[in-house]
Amino acid sequence: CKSFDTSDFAEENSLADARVHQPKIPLAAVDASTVPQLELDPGNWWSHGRTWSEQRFSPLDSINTSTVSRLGLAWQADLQSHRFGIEASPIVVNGKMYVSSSWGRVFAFDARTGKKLWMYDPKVPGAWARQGCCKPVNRGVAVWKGKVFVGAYDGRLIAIDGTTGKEIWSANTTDSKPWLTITGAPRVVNGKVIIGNGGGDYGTRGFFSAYSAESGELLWRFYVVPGDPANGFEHPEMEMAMETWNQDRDWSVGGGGNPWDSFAFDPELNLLYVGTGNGGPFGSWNPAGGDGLFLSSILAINPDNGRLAWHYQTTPGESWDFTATQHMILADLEIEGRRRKVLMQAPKNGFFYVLDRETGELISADNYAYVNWAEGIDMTTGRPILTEEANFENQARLIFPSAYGGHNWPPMAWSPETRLVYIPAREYGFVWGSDRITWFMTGHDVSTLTDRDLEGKLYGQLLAWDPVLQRAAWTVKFDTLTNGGVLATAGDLVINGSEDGYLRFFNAKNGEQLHEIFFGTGIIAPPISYSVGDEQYIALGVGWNGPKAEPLGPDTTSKYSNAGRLVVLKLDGSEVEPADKIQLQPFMRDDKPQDADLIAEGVARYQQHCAICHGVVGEDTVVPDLRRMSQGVFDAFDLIVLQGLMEAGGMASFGDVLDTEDTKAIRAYLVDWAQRSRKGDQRPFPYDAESQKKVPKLSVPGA
Ligand SMILES: O=C(O)c1cc(C(=O)O)c2c(n1)C(=O)C(=O)c1cc(C(=O)O)[nH]c1-2
Ligand SMILES: [Ca+2]
Repeated sequence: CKSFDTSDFAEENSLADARVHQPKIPLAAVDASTVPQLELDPGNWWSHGRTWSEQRFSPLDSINTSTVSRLGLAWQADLQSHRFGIEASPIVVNGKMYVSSSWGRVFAFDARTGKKLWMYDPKVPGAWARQGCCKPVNRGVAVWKGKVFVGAYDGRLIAIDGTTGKEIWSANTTDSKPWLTITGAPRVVNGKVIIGNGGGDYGTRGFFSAYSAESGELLWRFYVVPGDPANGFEHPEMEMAMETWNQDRDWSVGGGGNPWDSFAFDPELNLLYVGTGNGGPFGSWNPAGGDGLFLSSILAINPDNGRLAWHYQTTPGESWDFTATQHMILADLEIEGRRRKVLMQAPKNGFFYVLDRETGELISADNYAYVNWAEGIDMTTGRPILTEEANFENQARLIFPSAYGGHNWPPMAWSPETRLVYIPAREYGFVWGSDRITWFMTGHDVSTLTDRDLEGKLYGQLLAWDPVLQRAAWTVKFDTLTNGGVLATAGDLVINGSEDGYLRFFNAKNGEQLHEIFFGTGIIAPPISYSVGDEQYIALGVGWNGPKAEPLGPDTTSKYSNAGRLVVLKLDGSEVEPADKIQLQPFMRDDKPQDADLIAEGVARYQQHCAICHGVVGEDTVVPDLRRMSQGVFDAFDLIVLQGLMEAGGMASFGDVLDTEDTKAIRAYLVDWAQRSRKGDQRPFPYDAESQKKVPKLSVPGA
């Protein structure tokens, strides 16, 4: 690592001294004037990525490469979430922790003892579970002047009293429009709560908004994509964006762009950075009919008035679910002899971008994952150079990276000491196309579509990326496809959980694995670190957001309970007990052969409406595997599916899109699938050409 000069370290060392003696800031005093002290105090993790720069680096070092093997349990707490994953980053200020779980439930704990201080439930109606792609998860809360802010899944932004846990105000950010949901964590910038939404995959129109932290009043809103030009433009940036859209498109369908996860803030430049989402609806070829600003872009916004300072579009004409909502890290790098204030992102599309965060200038871009949709990035235009293989308009294509991304939302981390970015990445392809049952078929039977060999291009990895040299310093390959968010620490540790239920500790310098702890339950959330007194803690949510549409994958999710919980570790703590083992119910025992046409119809209906939660390939799911239905559930199938009998738990009624003919077909398919599974063929549907031909063409759920 020769790419930075040592004066960086001199500065950082004097910072390290300053850190130790910071006065404690209580939650009530968290505001713009105390943020510098909050960030210097290594005991805090006051904002989503610890600081506004979202580096996810803890300056604490008593848990380090030599002591890590002594880690044990400090305390753990139930987060009341079994069906849906835990994705939140806890916030810790002055020895108190605030963390969210599914639907937007919030818990406050004494960070040393684990004593529960309060719990807030936004009581989102269970039927809302149907209104999003990826289940009612929540990535965390934000704090400001004694309040805790959370985005509930149904679109409400809620301010909670940090002392009592009582609601102070609530703002309906989406007017309860269908298919708009909140999964991301808010950020608070200069007294304004910033919140986005998800829904682009269903063809909503994405936007983000700023609310007064004090009163909940809407201060400004920025639409990511234009609406019907007949209705005028809400703000000047929409007029500019319109030039990149086909004006004759169907404006009743929003174009996506939903900013469902990442923000960062530079207080010196007074710029808020926003990562925007893909073009919608999912699976449509170039829904914008042009570059489609501001799809899959990084936006720099003046938070005082919501006006755009600059933008960089990672994926013009976005068609592959290549969101740029992935985590953005702000840091200073020495590049070609100049100290640059940069923003770094590894969006789904497989390229690692280094931008000048003052101006938006593209400094460098190189692929961190295998990519076949673009040859590279043209450094004069900043645009990707598309390949023939990218175009699935008239023909199905196997495209790398997949819609899950070379890297998805689980956040990466930056260590100012090793000068490396640690990315929870994966190698994976996805079949896109208009003439096939595609979107659930990921990784299955792709050999019939293309001769490209998937072998060797399917794995998850932890990638230590040198952003100056734009190349990997080291990589660790996993047997599994999906690993969780990452934490880097001054103890020279990089910490990363995985879907196989292990939390692993690596040497930040070389990737050597130093230690691992087994939780039984799959991990997707990022760990954080904080201290109370002299004791350093590592905290993380465990809870798998299954199912996985993947051919790989451990059987952890089918063997252990998916009990969503917060786990806190410390040196010389007690032994970590894995989650309880569970017993899988047997496959349905009905032996009657089912009608082939009915099965084919059932395949289409199941994949269209059920698979997204109940599983594409069966076995792997933490939402009930329907091949294993009890007779009671089978008999009540129509009551559940068409009338919402189990709505409270998140199984909404589908009575508006399915009828009794459909449920008959779905049941026939499930019975057939259970029969085949019992005989050892677990594949989601018969792969012979005759059976496949019968399956009706699918459309995107909800669209
Ligand atoms: O287009 C969208 O609006 C949107 C929203 C979300 C979300 O809100 O969770 C995800 C995605 N897209 C998406 O593409 C994706 O891969 C994804 C994964 C997850 C998750 O929580 O695991 N959410 C989302
Ligand atoms: Ca998406």
